[in-house]
Amino acid sequence: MRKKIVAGNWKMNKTADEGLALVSEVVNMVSAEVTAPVTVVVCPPALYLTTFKSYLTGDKLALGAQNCHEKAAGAYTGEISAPMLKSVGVQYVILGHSERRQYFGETNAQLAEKVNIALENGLIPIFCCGESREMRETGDYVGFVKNQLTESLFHLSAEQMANVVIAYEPIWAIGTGLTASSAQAQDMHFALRQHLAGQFGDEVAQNTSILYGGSANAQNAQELFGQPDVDGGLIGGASLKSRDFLTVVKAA
Ligand SMILES: O=C[C@H](O)COP(=O)(O)O
Repeated sequence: MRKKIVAGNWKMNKTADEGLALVSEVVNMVSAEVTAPVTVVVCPPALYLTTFKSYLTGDKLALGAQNCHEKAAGAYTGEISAPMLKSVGVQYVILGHSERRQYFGETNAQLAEKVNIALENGLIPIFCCGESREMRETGDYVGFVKNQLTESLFHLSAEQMANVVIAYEPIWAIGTGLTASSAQAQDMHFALRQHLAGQFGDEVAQNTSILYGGSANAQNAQELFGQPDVDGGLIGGASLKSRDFLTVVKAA
């Protein structure tokens, strides 16, 4: 059975004190109140990864980074590599978030390299994909998102793909309060799973966790996560409040 995962992407939020308070609350609440088999991944700003590692222990709680460089080491001022993340106990890494594609010009080809280096270093990529509002309204948005997978993931072996998590995040729903309906999410997740099956076979496709992201919150998570091909969420805003995040986690 594929894994249920709820990952909190804090983005560029929380000072050190605020972050420690939040991660402590999340750990305490998840440990005390979550009995279902769901993995909770906390993805704080990179600065806090080392400190947070000691909080995120046990099989329910994991540590994730928000990005990594495509090279293992070198003269890349300000960047952080996959081996560095691995060396401080990071387990997951978000790759290809639309904000990185938009503000830092990340391309599908570059993301293919990031996926490679993450996998080589034993990190689980949470590979983000999703269409803009314009694409949804006027274009072949399903084809566009499938192509993001094709160009960044289809060079992998089935064995490698078995260690990748996908996050479908329609850009028009991120931070806007406009959530995809559960039917819209299910349709895209189903299409992506079929696409994976065509390349990697049914077994890999059926075992790949496909998360939904985009204004998922305490109110709508249950309906979204109730869809057969939605295996949890990549949560932004609602991951910054422990009680809201817990409600989302429980919905998975
Ligand atoms: O990585 C998380 C997504 O960008 C969703 O963000 P949001 O929940 O604030 O819309």
